[in-house]
Amino acid sequence: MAKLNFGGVEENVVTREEFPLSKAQEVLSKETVAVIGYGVQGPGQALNQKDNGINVIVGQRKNSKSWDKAVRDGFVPGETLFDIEEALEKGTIICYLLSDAAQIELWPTVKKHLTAGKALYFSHGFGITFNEQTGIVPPADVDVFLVAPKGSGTSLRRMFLEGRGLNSSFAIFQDATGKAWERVIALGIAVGSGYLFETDFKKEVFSDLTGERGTLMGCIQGIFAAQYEVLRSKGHTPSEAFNETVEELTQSLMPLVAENGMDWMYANCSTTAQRGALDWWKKFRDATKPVFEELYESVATGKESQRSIDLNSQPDYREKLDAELKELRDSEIWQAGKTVRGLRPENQTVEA
Ligand SMILES: NC(=O)C1=CN([C@@H]2O[C@H](COP(=O)(O)OP(=O)(O)OC[C@H]3O[C@@H](n4cnc5c(N)ncnc54)[C@H](O)[C@@H]3O)[C@@H](O)[C@H]2O)C=CC1
Ligand SMILES: CC(=O)[C@](C)(O)C(=O)O
Ligand SMILES: [Mg+2]
Ligand SMILES: [Mg+2]
Repeated sequence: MAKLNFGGVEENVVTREEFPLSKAQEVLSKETVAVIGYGVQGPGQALNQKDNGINVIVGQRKNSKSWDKAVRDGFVPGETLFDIEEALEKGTIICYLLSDAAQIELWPTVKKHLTAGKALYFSHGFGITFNEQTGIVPPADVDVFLVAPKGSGTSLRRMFLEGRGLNSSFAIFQDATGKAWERVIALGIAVGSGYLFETDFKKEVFSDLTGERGTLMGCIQGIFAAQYEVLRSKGHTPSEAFNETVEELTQSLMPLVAENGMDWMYANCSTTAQRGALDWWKKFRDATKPVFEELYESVATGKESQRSIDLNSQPDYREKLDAELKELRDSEIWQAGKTVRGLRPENQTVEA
């Protein structure tokens, strides 16, 4: 592993130079990688592995939309696409990519096919860390590890096609064969990771649940809504409020942050903006930090995982979830956003 300096802290990480694709192909040459589930991560990871020359098969419920998608994506029924049990039987490495809640339901079936020397792969620390809630306890004679891409499976695939890579964490929970390290790193490279950083199952799930409820999704929607509502209540138009809250951030400023950091984005804004942003950021940090503390606590005590499991197990949960997502979609801010997106020159059809 390469020892690199991250802001003054040394960390061991695995880079693609150090562990090239050719090495991953060699390590996995005798394996059959069975990707179980073809939702969001499933397609990204299975297709990237396929394009990277790995012997990958998909296991998915027949007569489902995801089955049809796998066929459209080039997986061949009876050759590289099977129902779940058949794939579990054929696979030497089982990539367990059902939704975290569905993993609980299917676990007895998966366990049955975990014969000595196979490997069980996750993309989340959820099932193992919260095993008192999930009942997922693997047999001792299989390898158990994770590669958790830090982003959507959609981005994992898109970035792969662009010749880029999405960073992932990796962790080994159980090394039964003595080969867990090379197996997990090879998989991490094969699924299209940028660089790989080490974690453990608990840290992965604690940070991931915090991140998605926090700055990545929950918090960002919360602060967008707060600023938008204030601007609207003071008489600003939807167009002005949306541009000043979301569009400018995603189209202009965040790409600058992605490219060269926050200070560089600041440096490319007016001195007036810089003065104000430097004065105000700590106030926002102090206002939200107690919420992040509360959030982390809720994750660490198992409250968040239990809530997710309980709600997901309700028979009408899908419909309720769709209704909540629709409420978000129908809110003024995101309806205004739809119009704004349609007005981006690249989205406009050329008029005669
Ligand atoms: N969505 C993402 O991009 C990310 C997901 N992950 C992790 O990857 C894993 C997979 O997540 P997603 O791809 O989001 O899953 P998903 O919610 O898209 O579901 C995956 C598959 O599960 C199947 N499924 C659902 N219920 C089932 C059942 N009862 N029996 C059989 N099949 C069933 C669906 O048909 C679908 O093909 C999870 O552990 C998740 O935390 C990690 C990083 C990002
Ligand atoms: C995309 C990702 O990594 C998330 C937000 O943690 C998830 O989908 O669970
Ligand atoms: Mg997550
Ligand atoms: Mg995540």
